[in-house]
Amino acid sequence: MNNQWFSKVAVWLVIALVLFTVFKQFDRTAAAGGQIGYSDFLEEVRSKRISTVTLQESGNGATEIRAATTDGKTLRTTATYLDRGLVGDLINNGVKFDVKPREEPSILMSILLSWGPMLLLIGVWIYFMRQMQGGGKGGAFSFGKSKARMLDEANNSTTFADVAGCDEAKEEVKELVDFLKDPQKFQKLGGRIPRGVLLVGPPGTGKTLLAKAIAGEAKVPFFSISGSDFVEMFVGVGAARVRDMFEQAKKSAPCIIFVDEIDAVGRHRGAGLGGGNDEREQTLNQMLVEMDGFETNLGVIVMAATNRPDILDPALLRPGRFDRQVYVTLPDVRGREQILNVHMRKVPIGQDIRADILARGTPGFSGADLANLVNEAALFAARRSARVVEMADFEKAKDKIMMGPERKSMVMPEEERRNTAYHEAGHALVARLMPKTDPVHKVTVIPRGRALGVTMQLPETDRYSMDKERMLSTISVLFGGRIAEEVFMNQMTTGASNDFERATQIARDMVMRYGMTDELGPMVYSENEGEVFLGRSVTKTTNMSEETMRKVDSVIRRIIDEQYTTARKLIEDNQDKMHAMAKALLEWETIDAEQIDDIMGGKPPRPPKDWTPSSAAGVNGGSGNGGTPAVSTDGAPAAV
Ligand SMILES: Nc1ncnc2c1ncn2[C@@H]1O[C@H](COP(=O)(O)OP(=O)(O)OP(=O)(O)O)[C@@H](O)[C@H]1O
Ligand SMILES: [Zn+2]
Repeated sequence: MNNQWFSKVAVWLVIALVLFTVFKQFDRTAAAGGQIGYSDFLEEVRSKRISTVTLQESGNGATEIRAATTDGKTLRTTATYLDRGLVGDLINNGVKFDVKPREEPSILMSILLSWGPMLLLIGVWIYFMRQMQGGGKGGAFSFGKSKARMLDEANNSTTFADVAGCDEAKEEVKELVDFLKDPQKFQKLGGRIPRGVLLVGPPGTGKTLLAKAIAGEAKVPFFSISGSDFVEMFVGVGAARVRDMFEQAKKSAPCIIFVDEIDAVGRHRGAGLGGGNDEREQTLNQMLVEMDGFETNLGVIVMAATNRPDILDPALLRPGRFDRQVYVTLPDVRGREQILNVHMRKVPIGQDIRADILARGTPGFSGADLANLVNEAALFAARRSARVVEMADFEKAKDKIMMGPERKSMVMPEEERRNTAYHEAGHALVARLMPKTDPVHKVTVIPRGRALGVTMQLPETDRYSMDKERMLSTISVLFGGRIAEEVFMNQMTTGASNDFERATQIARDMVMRYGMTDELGPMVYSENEGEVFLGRSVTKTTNMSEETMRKVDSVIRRIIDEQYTTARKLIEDNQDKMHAMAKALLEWETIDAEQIDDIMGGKPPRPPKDWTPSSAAGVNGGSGNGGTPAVSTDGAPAAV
């Protein structure tokens, strides 16, 4: 049964029950006036003061008696047993009487009486569920109303100019604007319009923004809802919401319906642990029905966003539904520059700001990350009460976003600080000496996030894949930290556990996923483990023989041993540089690429640019090389 309907009925029944009880009570009190005892009544009969009597059998063999007196009053009484003498008395005294059959309570009444308390409970329960889900505005009656937020054309000022760095995607959706502006004309000219457009891309790349911009450009209303808003406790609520949303949208056509995170409802049916999820499936089915059900010339376009198109139910992607997919990818260098420019327009910016340099320094950043970068930089500027945001603010913001916020207040024992300094120096040195590694951008022993220290490496350009040599070098760099602790501090700490995890994972992937070893050859030994919770890959097993498994293990082991040995040799052969780097870190807390260059060249490192001996509070040596962030190699995660 439909839930919305059900809750309404429940509430009305409860009200009816209460009224009924009150009425009954009232009825009884009203009648109580003429109530007398049975023997008194017999007395009245025998004294001939009664003119008429009605007898009615009630439950338990008793008899209800109503009587009218000769002077026009009414009396009531009850004979608790069947008095065979009564009829004789009535006849002898000339009383007219009438016998009524027992009155059966009506079906409705008996249902009410037996189900009332339960309905009351259900009603109360539904009420509390509503309250808990927030949005109690509409009370118990707005269950199946869609939660879609509508942004009407007057309040939507987003245009394509706000969306930067995804020109291909913009190009692809431009015709939607022409269509929405005048659906009839567009169709007369022979344009074919998709019913549904699926925006696919990583989080924060501007999918929502793009959809909103289409509505803004076409000046049509924009309904947005998140897939997770459909997922409710009660079966049927999600489906009702879908129906309601489409109804609302049809009334405001032409318009755009935007469903964010459609994977929350659109996941492959029958997937998922713990059996089928009726609610989700019903919601999905309803969505399919609605999409099939409306005419394209109505002018409603359904857009949806996901970053997992692979888990969507194929039925959603069939013609007539989301039959067009638009990829919104992470921005490249030029895209990042444009996005930065869009967001920098909103804050006062210093003369020295170069968006192109910042863009080069932020590979892997999404549009949302970049918006956040500008925001954080503005906050840093505000904190120093500056009037404009400067490059140094952006550097700090970048470090904060990439490495986590500094935890300067964390007091580290000197011993641990030294250990961290050598650990990070180990990473940095190996990174500088191994082939095909990303340049070391910055090394710090200021605790950040969970890390006690961080060595940050930045790729020189955007990179889209890894090669074997690069992966081997990365493993060595990861081991550098622990090796330095062993060699110089003569101890092993828990700080390296994350390094080891990552190193092992890379080695395993090389062997099992990328077929990068001669021994095992170009073959994939592992299934994609990513989707365990979605249920699809749970049943898949790796069909590896015992023997193969052992071989895989030994090859992983060999790779790890070789890279460990390589890294250890580098560190042992460059002890002087290790000491110099650790010393610089202990003194300045953060060193940048230029200082590392000095150390690697055997020279004493230059002091940090903004270093004055008095500011020993560990000013973050803002690297002025216009740096470039991204892959930050570990940091020793705090010992747990
Ligand atoms: N291409 C872009 N141009 C300008 N700003 C962008 C861009 N991409 C993202 N942003 C900024 O990031 C914010 C978040 O982006 P948005 O919510 O559109 O991303 P999304 O792809 O929908 O993310 P999610 O998948 O997490 O919902 C936007 O409001 C905007 O400020
Ligand atoms: Zn480390």
